[in-house]
Amino acid sequence: MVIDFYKYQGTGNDFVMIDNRSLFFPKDDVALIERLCDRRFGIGADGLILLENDKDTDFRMVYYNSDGNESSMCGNGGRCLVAFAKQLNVIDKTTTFIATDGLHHATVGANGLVSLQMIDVDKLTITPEYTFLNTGSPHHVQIVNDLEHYNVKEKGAAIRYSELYGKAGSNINFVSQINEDTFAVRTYERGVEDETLACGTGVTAVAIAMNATGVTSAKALHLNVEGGKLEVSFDKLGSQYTNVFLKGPAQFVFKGQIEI
Ligand SMILES: N[C@@H](CCC[C@H](N)C(=O)O)C(=O)O
Repeated sequence: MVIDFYKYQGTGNDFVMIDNRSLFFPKDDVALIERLCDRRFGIGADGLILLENDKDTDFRMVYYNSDGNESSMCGNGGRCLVAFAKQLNVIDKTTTFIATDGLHHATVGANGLVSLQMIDVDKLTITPEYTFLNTGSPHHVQIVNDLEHYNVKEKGAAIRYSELYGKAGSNINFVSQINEDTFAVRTYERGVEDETLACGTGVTAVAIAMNATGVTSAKALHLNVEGGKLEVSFDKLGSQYTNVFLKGPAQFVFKGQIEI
């Protein structure tokens, strides 16, 4: 069978997008999804996303990591899927869609930037060395020295596979402060098992963790990632973070057909 696919990227976090409103895609074929995401034997991507119909919202997001397994929320993937839904004329400039972690509202700006509302956060584990929180996906956040030369793959894998996170694992974010409201972030992603150029749920976790631990009092933060720049803003009420928004570019790269 030959299928149509679309390739998108958001700050270098890249995805294969498939319009699965007719439910033709073999969703349980882990090896197929892994092959489609393979950068040598397939199209190449950090993940694959299906756009499906949903009876209560504009569409449903189904997300797979590049290892072929369905996973939790992907912030950059969600932003790219909104741009894809607009390209398919499923939506115009605003949308509400459903993902594994619940409802998401999003807006496509005139500049092409996509702003995506993320889940509220009220549970953080704060230790002297790191902060752990779930922003739709699990994230370990740790400030390090010399981020530029940090071995993210090696150090990230060591924490991801440590006793701390057990079988489920976690995504691992290494952070360095640039000024009061700007941070540089490099992320090791679970399910890709490598550093990616950006992670949306990751920078969201970093922004909240930096505020919660008093590193910054800013509620609108700039996050510089390897593939570009993202913004995260939120309201804080006691220990609860609400109206959490992740904003940044979401760009169509190319489309094509592939035999599966
Ligand atoms: N790149 C993503 C995160 C994708 C999910 C993650 N790899 C996991 O399995 O937890 C993002 O932009 O949020």
